[in-house]
Amino acid sequence: MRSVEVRGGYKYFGSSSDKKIVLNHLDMTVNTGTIYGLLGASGCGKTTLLSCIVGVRKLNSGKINVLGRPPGVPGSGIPGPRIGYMPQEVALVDEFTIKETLFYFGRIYGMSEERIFERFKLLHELLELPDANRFIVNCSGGQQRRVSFAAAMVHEPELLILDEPTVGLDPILREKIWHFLVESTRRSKLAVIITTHYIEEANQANKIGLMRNGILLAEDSPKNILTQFECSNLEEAFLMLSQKQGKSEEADSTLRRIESAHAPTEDVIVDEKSSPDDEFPLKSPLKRNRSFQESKRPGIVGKLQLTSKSRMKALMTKNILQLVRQPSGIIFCFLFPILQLSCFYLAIGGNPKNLKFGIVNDEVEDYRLCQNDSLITTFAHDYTCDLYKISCRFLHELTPDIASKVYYDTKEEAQDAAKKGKITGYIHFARNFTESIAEIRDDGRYATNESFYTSEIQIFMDMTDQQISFFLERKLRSTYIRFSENLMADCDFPLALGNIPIHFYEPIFGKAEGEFKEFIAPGIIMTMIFFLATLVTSTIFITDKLDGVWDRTLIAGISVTELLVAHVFTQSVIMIIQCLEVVLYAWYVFNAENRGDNVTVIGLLTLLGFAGMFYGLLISIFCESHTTASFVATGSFYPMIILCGLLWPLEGMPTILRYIAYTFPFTIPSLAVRNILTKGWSITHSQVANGFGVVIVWIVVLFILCIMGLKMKR
Ligand SMILES: Nc1ncnc2c1ncn2[C@@H]1O[C@H](COP(=O)(O)OP(=O)(O)OP(=O)(O)O)[C@@H](O)[C@H]1O
Repeated sequence: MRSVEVRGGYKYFGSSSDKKIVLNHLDMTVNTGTIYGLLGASGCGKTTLLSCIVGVRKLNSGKINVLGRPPGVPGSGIPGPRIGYMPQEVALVDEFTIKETLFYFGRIYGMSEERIFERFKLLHELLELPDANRFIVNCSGGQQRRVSFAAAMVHEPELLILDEPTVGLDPILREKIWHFLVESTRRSKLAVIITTHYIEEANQANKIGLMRNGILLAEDSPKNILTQFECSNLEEAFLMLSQKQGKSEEADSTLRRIESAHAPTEDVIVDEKSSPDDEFPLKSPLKRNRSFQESKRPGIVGKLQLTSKSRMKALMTKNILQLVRQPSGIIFCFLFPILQLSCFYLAIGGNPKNLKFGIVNDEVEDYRLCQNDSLITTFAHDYTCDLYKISCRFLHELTPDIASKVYYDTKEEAQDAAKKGKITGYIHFARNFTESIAEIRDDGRYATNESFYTSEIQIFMDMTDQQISFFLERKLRSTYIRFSENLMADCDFPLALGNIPIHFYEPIFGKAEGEFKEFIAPGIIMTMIFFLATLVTSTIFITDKLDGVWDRTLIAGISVTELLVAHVFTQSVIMIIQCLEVVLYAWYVFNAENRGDNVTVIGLLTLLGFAGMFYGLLISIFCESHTTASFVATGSFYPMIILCGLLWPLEGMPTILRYIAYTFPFTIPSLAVRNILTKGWSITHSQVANGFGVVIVWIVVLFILCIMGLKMKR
């Protein structure tokens, strides 16, 4: 009986115009109850062949039959519990203990907890594994490989595929593993495919396949190969065969000739079409082959199982342990938002302090004269309300909380200091400032231009820092209003006489002194939630992909949909906690006002987190490393922040750019949250509903792109 059959296996990487052929019409037969040693130099295509056998890659043409059916046929158990796969890299979760590792795979394979424990004890002893509670990350390379081997064996598969299992193990343990494999295949129907660089250890295999440049040069028992080539050892035989095939370049040209002679015909092309609900091809020339012995294991054959409690338990446990056992994960997910929010509320929106403003007062000989109480508080007035050195009254109103005063004798000195950055600007009072004001007041109709000029409070400012100059401008105006009202009061004039006839009454929404913090807070919180979810998701998935855990989990029978669902569950819990924490923290600690409904705010933030999560997944599908992922995430972060209306009103942007910005995931939603918080609008208001609409559209689009990306990448 045959466990694995490959016929005309043809596989290339790259585009059809620029192919790198890795398997070139390869034939291979692995019998049930035997060990098959797959030997070949590095890069000859062994791992690619194995990945096609386990169903994670598809041949471009040719056919594969594993345990009676093509891998990937729904319900075939491949990928899944019928095979055990130990990849070349360790492919284990660092945050698991040894015991948890075996329980993780056992649960995925649908084993009962008792059975997993029994197998764990047996394999623990057989493979001389270290303490069950030792973390994988703390195991040596050799120990990790043994755990990896145990994980492939835990469920007693029908086919065991081992990609260089003995690398890094001492000779005694290597011998022990081979002995175990020989015994297991002798006593059961277990078939083993093993690749190794230690050619001589393959002597114990029932059959060996010598592979070079994507084809099998020979496939026979070690004894027959030695006899046929009249060699004393396999290494020599392999060398002879390789020389016979020719140098690598020659082999390549030979292969190309073989390739054209074997142009793929329709009956051997593996159907690439797959169901939208499943990651593996539905149609296949071998679809009707039912020779596979129905297994007793649940959810393998005959019945298509979407998921199970134990598989979900395995995945969720993995996700949670990966997060909580990494202090950086906890800090990033839960402390980082608090830290960021604290920085934001403490740093943004406060009045600038310790500013220095220059004073050039030509009305007085010595600036100290202005400190004379009689010039500030008492006002010698009579019926005509005579004014005297009133610049001192203005300077008295200019309190140190606005800016500390630095006195200069001349305008030139003050200008020079401002240019050197010592002061933010200066005020100049002309020598006859008070007299000019009195002249305009008493005889305005006949006042000269010169009088108007010298009656000004002249202000010269460094406008390079807009926030500081806005602040000073606002404060100087309010200082003037106080100054003028006091003056009018002392003269028994109506207070409003000194003011310009424009008055801002109680605002409809917001506060008279509009707080920048309240304007920007929704955008900051939303970008934070979105990008945290993006980074956490892309980091988890890319780490799993790089460590080989992603592929190994898929080979164990988990579908991408299950991986996604488990991640969505875990991430949802994290996001709801994050959103609650952010909203409550802002509310209780910083008294952030919410005139609307908290549930609506948290709902919108959580949905945005979902969008961020799918964005992170999309990044992880297309980026092969953390570096490229962070380039993409950071690269998209800045345009979104700049264009979302957080830094500058959308109304100030060119029309086309504004419409582009409206499509971004947090432009309209930020407006919606701002309107909930400051105006108390509910979801029934169209603007808030639009915010929800935009986020939902983003979630759907990103989800579809992720599914398409996952299918493309197979
Ligand atoms: N995803 C890929 N894209 C492009 N080329 C690939 C990809 N995966 C593998 N290859 C190439 O295919 C060839 C066969 O690789 P494979 O990993 O199957 O070799 P191998 O025989 O297992 O090597 P080793 O013993 O060193 O693991 C190599 O030249 C490799 O660079």
